[in-house]
Amino acid sequence: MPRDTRVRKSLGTLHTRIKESRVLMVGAGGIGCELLKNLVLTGFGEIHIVDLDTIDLSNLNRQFLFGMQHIKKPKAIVAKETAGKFNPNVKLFAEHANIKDAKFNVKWFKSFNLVFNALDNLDARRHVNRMCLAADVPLIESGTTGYYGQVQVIKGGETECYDCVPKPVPKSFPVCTIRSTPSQPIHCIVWAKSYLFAEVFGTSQESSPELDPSENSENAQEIANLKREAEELKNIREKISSPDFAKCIFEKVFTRDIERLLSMEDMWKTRTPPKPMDYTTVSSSAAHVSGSYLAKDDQRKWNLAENFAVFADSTKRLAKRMLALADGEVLSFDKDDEDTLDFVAAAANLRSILFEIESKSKFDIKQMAGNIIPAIATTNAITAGLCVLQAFKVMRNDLKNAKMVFLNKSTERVITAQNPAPPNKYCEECGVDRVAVEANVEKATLGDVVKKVVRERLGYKGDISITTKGRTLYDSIDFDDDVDSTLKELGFAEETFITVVDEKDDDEEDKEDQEMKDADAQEKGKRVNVVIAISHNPEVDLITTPPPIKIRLAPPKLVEPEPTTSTSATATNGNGKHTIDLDVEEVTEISEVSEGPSFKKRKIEVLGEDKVGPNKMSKKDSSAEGDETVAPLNDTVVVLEDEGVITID
Ligand SMILES: Nc1ncnc2c1ncn2[C@@H]1O[C@H](COP(=O)(O)OP(=O)(O)OP(=O)(O)O)[C@@H](O)[C@H]1O
Ligand SMILES: [Zn+2]
Repeated sequence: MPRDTRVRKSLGTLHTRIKESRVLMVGAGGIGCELLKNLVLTGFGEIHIVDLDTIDLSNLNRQFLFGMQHIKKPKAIVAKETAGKFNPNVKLFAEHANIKDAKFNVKWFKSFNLVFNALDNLDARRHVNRMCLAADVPLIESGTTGYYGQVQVIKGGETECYDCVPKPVPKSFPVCTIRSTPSQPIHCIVWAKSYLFAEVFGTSQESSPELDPSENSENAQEIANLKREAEELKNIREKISSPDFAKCIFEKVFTRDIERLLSMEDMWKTRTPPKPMDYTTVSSSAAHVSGSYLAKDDQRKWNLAENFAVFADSTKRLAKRMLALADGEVLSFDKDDEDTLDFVAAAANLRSILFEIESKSKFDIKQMAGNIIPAIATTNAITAGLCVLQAFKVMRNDLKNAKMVFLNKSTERVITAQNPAPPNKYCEECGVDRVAVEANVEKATLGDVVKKVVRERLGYKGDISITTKGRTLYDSIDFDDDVDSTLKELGFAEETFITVVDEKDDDEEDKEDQEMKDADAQEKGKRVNVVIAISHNPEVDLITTPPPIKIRLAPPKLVEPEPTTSTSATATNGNGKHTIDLDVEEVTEISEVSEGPSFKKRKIEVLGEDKVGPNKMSKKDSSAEGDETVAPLNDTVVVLEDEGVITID
């Protein structure tokens, strides 16, 4: 019996289409390994894998295509080798590279029937979203965080894109909470990592995204004091080679700074005042405790003497490393760097003890300081399965039945789904029109682009501006300095995107516009932005012209941002390692995730759960809105046939 008999029986004619398809999977990590296995076993004909990373020991608990022998080897290559053995009929290609590399251009993206994102950071996700929109290729975006997962089908012009809903900004804490009035373990952990560690061993905390230094009349005085304290700490750093280095730090931050805080009596009227520590007392209580031995005992909460011993020992280890560094080099906190983690864990706990806040085990502090939500293999596996079920709908051209699927932590209904939302008219990525041209960037000038493409071909007559990556290249009103520069001189590479902005003020219909109205129906209002993809082609004389397009009119100016159906506070630093203080029970949506996507603020209902966040809908309401509150497989009839073959209709 051929190996694909069962899949063929299950998928019917879709099987042939899948066999002939060429798909791309970006990211071969937690979701990627599961997804690749599914794609290979389903029989997708040609699968390209791109991943920039190498395999780490910590990946092995869930990235099952990799073993101990693969550590330090490229993920994409090993994933291809391992998964290739599952089905010899599938052609696999792997690239150990960043998906943002210029070689992965729009033309290359266009060569795929479908793209899967299995990434862990906002930046790469946004990039792939942009490229798929430009290439007009459907994208299946996915991600997980802990028990939560999400799969989103994206098709330019038909569904919301990844950027249609703004992503949450990183969570930050007011500097005074961290430095003067902590009340939770996370406040002490952020203090130890972003303030104490950074001042003593790293780069000053002023740039830390976790601290919000905004001043107001109440905290201005305190902020000035805090700046002075930080300055003193910098001076202590000078004593790094002294045997008393740990003592100097200790007496400064756990004795003198606390005494100063206590002297601000108003601060403690409604709060429990902290208790300054005495170095001699604490150090003698720790005389027989081995800090280096204890540091391995990471599951248990250490007592005062134990925390002190780890603090003193890790300070010694870090000081030694600092002294070995070249001039100007500093250390940075890394959850996987034991010395930095020991220092942060012990210092955070010492501070917690003096503020009478619960202390935490080193293991817990590692999760919190590293902003980690543990990745769960089964969540990845389920999410990867959902990706493939949605891919079937895309491959069948049945987008209207595609679903946005959510995996929740619920004992009643683990999987919920809803129809994909339509594109957001104001989205800067998909609310634009697009054209592509080829240019010889060494010869064509910006003026050629303006004249030949924008004015003559696209028909812009009024005021316009042209930008690229947030930089203004041209403005017909007041910036035409670069019109004679070649595109190469302006930094254009193999493929560069520029955006033409119609600068017509949509409140004001001036006379000139009125005249143009008659001349050209397209000039009736302000146009949407037009993104022009310019690819370098040395064989082109100057620049090609795109086929004629009718540019859409821009929607009316947005007065107020559309209300979002926000749920609980989440935090992301935009690079995938994020989220502190996540109130999991409250979350119906997730922001940035460990394996996964940047989840969006969206209203969903989990059947049978009382609490689904502030915007809970009744079952009736939700169906009235067209959202489905059913498991995603409800529209997928699963029939168990004889021989155990599953038919998916
Ligand atoms: N720009 C990019 N180009 C290609 N691959 C990328 C890019 N950004 C991220 N990736 C890959 O996406 C994958 C995401 O997988 P995952 O979330 O499991 O992260 P991880 O790094 O394997 O795990 P962890 O960070 O939890 O140790 C990683 O293998 C990572 O290398
Ligand atoms: Zn969009």
